[in-house]
Amino acid sequence: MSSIIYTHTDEAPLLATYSFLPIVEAYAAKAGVNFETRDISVAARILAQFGLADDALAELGALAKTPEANIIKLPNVSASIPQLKAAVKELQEKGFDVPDYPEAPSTEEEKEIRAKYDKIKGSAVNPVLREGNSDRRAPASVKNYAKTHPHTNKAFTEGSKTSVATMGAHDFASNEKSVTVAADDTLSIVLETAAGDQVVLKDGLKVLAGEIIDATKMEAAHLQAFLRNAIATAKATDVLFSLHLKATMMKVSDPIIFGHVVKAFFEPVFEQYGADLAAAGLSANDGLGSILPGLDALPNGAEIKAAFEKAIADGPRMSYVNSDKGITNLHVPSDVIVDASMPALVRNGGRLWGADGGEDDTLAVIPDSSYAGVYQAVIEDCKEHGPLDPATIGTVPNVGLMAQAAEEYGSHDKTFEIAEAGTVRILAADGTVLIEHDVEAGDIWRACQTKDIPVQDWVKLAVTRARASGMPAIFWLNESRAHDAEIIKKVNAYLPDHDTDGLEIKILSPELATSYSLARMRRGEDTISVTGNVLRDYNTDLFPILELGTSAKMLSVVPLIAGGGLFETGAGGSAPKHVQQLVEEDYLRWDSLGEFFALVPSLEKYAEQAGAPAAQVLADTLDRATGTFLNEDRSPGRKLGSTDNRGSHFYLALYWAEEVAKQTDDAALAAAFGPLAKTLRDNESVIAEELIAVQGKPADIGGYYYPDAEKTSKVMRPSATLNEAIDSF
Ligand SMILES: NC(=O)C1=CN([C@@H]2O[C@H](COP(=O)(O)OP(=O)(O)OC[C@H]3O[C@@H](n4cnc5c(N)ncnc54)[C@H](OP(=O)(O)O)[C@@H]3O)[C@@H](O)[C@H]2O)C=CC1
Ligand SMILES: O=C(O)CCC(=O)C(=O)O
Ligand SMILES: [Mg+2]
Repeated sequence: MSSIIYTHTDEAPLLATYSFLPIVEAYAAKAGVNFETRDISVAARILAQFGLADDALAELGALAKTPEANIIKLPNVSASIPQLKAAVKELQEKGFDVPDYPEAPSTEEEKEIRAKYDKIKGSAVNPVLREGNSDRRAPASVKNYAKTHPHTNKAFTEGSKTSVATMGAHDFASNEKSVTVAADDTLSIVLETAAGDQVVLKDGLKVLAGEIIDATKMEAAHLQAFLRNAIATAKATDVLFSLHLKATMMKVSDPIIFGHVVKAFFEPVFEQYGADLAAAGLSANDGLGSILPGLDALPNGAEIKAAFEKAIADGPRMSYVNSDKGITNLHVPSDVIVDASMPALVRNGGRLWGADGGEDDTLAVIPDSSYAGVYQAVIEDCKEHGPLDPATIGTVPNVGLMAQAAEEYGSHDKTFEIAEAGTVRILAADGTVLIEHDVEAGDIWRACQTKDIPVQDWVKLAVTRARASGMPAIFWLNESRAHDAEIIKKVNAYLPDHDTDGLEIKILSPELATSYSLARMRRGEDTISVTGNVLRDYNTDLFPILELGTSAKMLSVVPLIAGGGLFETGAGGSAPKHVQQLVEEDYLRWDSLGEFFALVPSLEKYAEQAGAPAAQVLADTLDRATGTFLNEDRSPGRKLGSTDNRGSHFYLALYWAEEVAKQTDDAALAAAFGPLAKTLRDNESVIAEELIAVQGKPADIGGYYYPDAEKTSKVMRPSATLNEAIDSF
């Protein structure tokens, strides 16, 4: 039997699911549409690795490779090590027999445990489920809503000192080498040390004919010199020092880079006490938020803490994630996620928040230069032409290459912090050297794979979207970057497979593509960005945040290569800040528009897969209900006392029931929904009041990573009247 699989994930989307899914399931049941849930939260994935729960992710990963797949995927935590450890601790406190995260595994058993945790760490869900490329755009209704209800993009002040600092040499972008393999092969990655030893870093690496392999390195000594210089520049020019990385998605390379920044910022502390910290298992890679509490257990902990405080006082002023709570930019690697943080900076006129909560210009440090230029180009554009006006600007949707762990998504098991100087080589099975780099100890070396079928599919998706929307499609590719040069050859080879007559299709470097798209945007013109995986991630926060104020309102579809559908919800993340607010004051400002949008194509797919016209009726009516929802302005407000996430679900339920009751394609469904629509409409003010009455006090959901289902359901379904209507439907 066909089913729609709705995923349970983490944080705010999980909370929203407790309120929204009962409504969806009740409506779907009436139309004979079958829903199932699977838990792919970080907690459930930990339990699964240790045999304490089913491995839902593996199951869905396999399903995604079949035409039957119909999966709704909400954002999930890509756990940094501090988050992973917190989740483990919570599960242990709840009585689950899961082992501690082994910091420095030495025994075989510890190594095995560590390997299991490495599978859960960082971006571990998306690369498994995303067996297709990405189509993310603002639906016309959302774009029109933003034009009539524009948020504010603040102006950069005259003489704004905000800028981006990036390496530009000796980094991943500049050291890249790339080849396309001619035939199926099995590769290995070997480090030849200066002493002539051959250390196998990886073997058995299967590649297919036509696959692009690339490799590169970030040179540690140059990274350190760059960071010292950036810290001095921020101090000298008296701007905030801020770091922007993606330590979650780039889960091996970026935590190491984060650690270098912590060590550079606190150089005197690490020089004097580095050995003490290392002996206590306190790693710079985990950030100040893990180091500082760990100091209490050290005999000289107070002294070390004072040294950290002195370094903060002596250094440039730091950007803060939460100044009220004293959380700096260097506290937690997963708190400074470049895709969300840089657009927030641009939206705020180039200013971030300092220790006192005041705003100031910043030196935005993005060490690798692969895509830093995109943000510099946006900043320059806004300085020159003023803020982008959401009431008039055009839109930049994205077609992103990501299928089959394309590009950096698949680099994690091929990224190494080099232990000893030498030469790293990628070797074909017959010993031919495909790529080689000389490396020093501490360099971060990584390789990526991009298979041919996903590239063909991506080119096709780009042409399809250009044709369907009438927008120009720009491939954001830099011909002077080794990997992009290989991709460009494929783009030029595969474009002629499609009818591109009358379409504007161009290839521009990311910086030029940014300026080109922004100039069009300012004229109210729309431009598709066709990008690789990392820019897919960056652009689908950057442009939505500037156009719509948030990436939550995006339609985010992954047409799976095998024919199934993965329907993602919005382009944003799991919004940890929102959970804090719920726990503190029983208010959830998560916007579920992304979920509403995902459900429409998922129901359409179900109608087609199961030959169930009633599912199509549900899809059509939901689509119209979402339109009403936007017109009536029912998205959650940001503040206590307004309609929050739960209230927004009530209004969607009301409009949806009314649409089903009204339609004439399926008389039985209309008759079934009529009484419900009336009950919800008659009780509108009672339900709205019940939902608002609970706000303002702390809420207990019995956990963070593994909240208690009963308690959470109680918190997320506080209206007895609404519950009665839905549960008795
Ligand atoms: N698809 C996925 O699975 C994704 C997962 N992630 C993961 O999410 C976590 C947090 O990432 P982070 O970079 O902080 O990004 P988030 O998108 O979670 O948070 C940034 C801000 O975006 C806004 N926002 C995002 N979605 C919504 C929504 N539906 N409703 C209202 N506001 C929204 C909020 O802004 P404001 O507070 O200003 O309203 C939020 O504080 C990480 O673990 C990350 O790896 C991140 C991106 C995608
Ligand atoms: O996979 C991840 O870690 C996050 C992905 C993400 O931010 C996105 O897809 O927009
Ligand atoms: Mg993203």
